[in-house]
Amino acid sequence: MTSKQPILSITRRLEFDSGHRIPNHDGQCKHLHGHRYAIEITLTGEVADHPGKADDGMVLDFGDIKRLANQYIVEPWDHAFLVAKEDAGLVAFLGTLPNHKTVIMEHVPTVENLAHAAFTILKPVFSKAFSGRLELSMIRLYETPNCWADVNHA
Ligand SMILES: Nc1nc2c(c(=O)[nH]1)N=C([C@H](O)[C@H](O)COP(=O)(O)OP(=O)(O)OP(=O)(O)O)CN2
Ligand SMILES: [Zn+2]
Repeated sequence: MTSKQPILSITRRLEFDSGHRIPNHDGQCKHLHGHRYAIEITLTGEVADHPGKADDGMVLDFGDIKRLANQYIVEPWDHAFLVAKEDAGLVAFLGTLPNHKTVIMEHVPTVENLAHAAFTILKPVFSKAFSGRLELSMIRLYETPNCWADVNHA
């Protein structure tokens, strides 16, 4: 690619609350509990050179990152219980609760697997919405202030 504009990365952070458990954990995490998760979404692209336009000087308006992340991750996962499909007894129990917000995950909801799921969901969203002129380069997901996982663009 030939460009006079710098390529750089920007990050938007959003937070949400979810319940989960790690069913085979050998400690406290096998119990039903919750976290205030924080997701940091990093996009890499060319800084727009559009004098007089709203996006001049931006890789992408932070508001656009927020809108799409809210639609695809925060709104579906906030105040939901994230349960692994293999956690069959709990899936069945949650199904008995009227109108309960449950998200059945392909894999055990460790922070690693949740970060990977978020990356898999968001990567095509940003790529399609912005015609490939920027890419999702990293998701960092905090499960607690002290524990997080990073997924990087390969
Ligand atoms: N590699 C992983 N290890 C653990 C995960 C995980 O997703 N990936 N998850 C948990 C628990 O669900 C919990 O989120 C972490 O508990 P804990 O280690 O107690 O973390 P804290 O930040 O609350 O610990 P403090 O000691 O209070 O700082 C466990 N392991
Ligand atoms: Zn936990």
